[in-house]
Amino acid sequence: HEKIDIFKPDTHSHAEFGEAKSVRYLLYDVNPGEGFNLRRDVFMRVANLVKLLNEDEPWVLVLPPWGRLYHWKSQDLNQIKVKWSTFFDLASIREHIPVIEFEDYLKVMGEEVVEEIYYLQRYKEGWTNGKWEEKMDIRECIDRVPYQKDENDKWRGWFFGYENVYAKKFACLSVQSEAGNMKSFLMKNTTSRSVMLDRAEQLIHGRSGQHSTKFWDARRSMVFAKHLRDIGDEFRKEYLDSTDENDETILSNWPEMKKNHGDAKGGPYLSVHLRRKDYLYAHKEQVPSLKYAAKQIKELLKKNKLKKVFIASDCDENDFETLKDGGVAIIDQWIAAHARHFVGTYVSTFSFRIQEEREILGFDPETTFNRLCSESEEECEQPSKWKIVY
Ligand SMILES: C[C@@H]1O[C@H](OP(=O)(O)OP(=O)(O)OC[C@H]2O[C@@H](n3cnc4c(=O)[nH]c(N)nc43)[C@H](O)[C@@H]2O)[C@@H](O)[C@H](O)[C@@H]1O
Repeated sequence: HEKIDIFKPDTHSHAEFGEAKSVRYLLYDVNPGEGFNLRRDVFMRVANLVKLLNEDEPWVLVLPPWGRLYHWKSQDLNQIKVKWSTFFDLASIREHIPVIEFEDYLKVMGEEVVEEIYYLQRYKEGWTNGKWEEKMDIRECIDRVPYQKDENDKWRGWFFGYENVYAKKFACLSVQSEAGNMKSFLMKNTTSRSVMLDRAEQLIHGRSGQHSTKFWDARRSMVFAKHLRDIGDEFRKEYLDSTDENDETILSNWPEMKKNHGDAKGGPYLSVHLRRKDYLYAHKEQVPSLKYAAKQIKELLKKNKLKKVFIASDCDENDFETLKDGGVAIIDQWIAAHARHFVGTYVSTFSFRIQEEREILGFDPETTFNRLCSESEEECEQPSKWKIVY
C-alpha cells in the first residue's frame, strides 16, 4: 500500500476513531452531459457530505478522474483519466477533507473494484403534492442505467475509462435529498469499504448552500493548481500590467485567508466571460450578438476608466495547442477573476465560478455580479449576489 498523506492534522486522523473503524471510501460520478463547472459544484456537495461523515467515521473522498467532457473538443489530446492534480491543488482540498485520486484508490484496494454503487435517480411519481420532502428509497431503476452485469456477476460500467474496474453490488436509489442527509443512509445501510454514488448531481446543497460557511469552505479549498495559476499570472504581468502586489490579490493559505469586500483592487483591465457555442441557441434571448457585446464592452471600459479588456470565451477562435481544454479554461477563469471589473454570461456556471473566485479574493460585489445583456431584453436582470461567508 502506497503511503499517502490524506488526513491532514485538522481533519480527523484515522487513529482518533480507534482501530475498530477502518477507513472507508466514497466515490461519485456525475451525469455525463454536465460540464466542468457544474461538476465543481457537485464536488462541493459531496465534499460536505464527506466532511459530515468524518464526524463519526473516517471516510476518504475518491476524486473522479476528469474525462469524456462534452465541451472538451480538442481531438488530439488524451483527455480521459485526467487527475484532479492537473487542475487543482490537492493539498488545499485536503485542508477541508481527506481526498485521494482514483488511481491511488485502486492501489489501496489492491484490486480494480468498487464495492457498492448506488445510481441516484428521481422518484418516478415526482414530488407528491408539490412539496419538497427529504427522502430516499431503493427502487427499481427508472431509466436505462449505464451499468450491466457480466457473466461473472460483475457490474461493468464507464468507471472513468478504466476498463477493468467492476462493482460487486448495484442498486438504484430514488433520492429527494440534500447531500448531507446521505450520511445516515451510508452509515446505516452500507458496510462495504467503498461506496459509489453515481449521478451525484441529484443531491442538492440544501443547508450547505451558497449562504453557508460550509459551502464556502468547500469552495475555498478548490484552489487551482499552481502550474495553471502561474501561466495565468505570467499572462497578467506581460499583457495586462497586473500583479498581485499592485492589485492586492495575494492568495494565502485558504483557511487563513479572510478578505473584506473591497480589499482587492484588481488589475487595470475589464474581464468578460463571453459564452458562445450551445448558449447561442440554449439561451438565445439572454445572450448578445457579438456586435452588441462589443457595444457593452466599450461602454464598460469607458465607465470604469479602463483601456484593456480580457475576453474569456469558448468561441471557435480559441486555438491553444499544448494545454488540455480544462487547463485553458481554468487559466481564463483565473485571469478573469483578477480584473478590476468583471462581466459574465447569463446563468453560466463558468461565470459563477469566476464570481466566487472574486469573492474569495475580496472584490467589491459591484465589480463582480454582472452579466452581458442581449439586445432583445427589455429588463436585463443582473445575477444574484452570492456573497462569501466565513
Ligand atoms: C447548457 C449547459 O451549459 C453549461 O455550461 P456552463 O454553465 O457555461 O459552464 P461549464 O459547465 O464549465 O461548461 C462550459 C465549458 O465550455 C468551455 N468554456 C466555456 N467558456 C469558456 C471560456 O471562456 N474559455 C474557455 N477556455 N473555455 C470555456 C469550458 O470547457 C467549460 O468547462 C454546461 O455545464 C452544461 O453541460 C450545459 O451544456
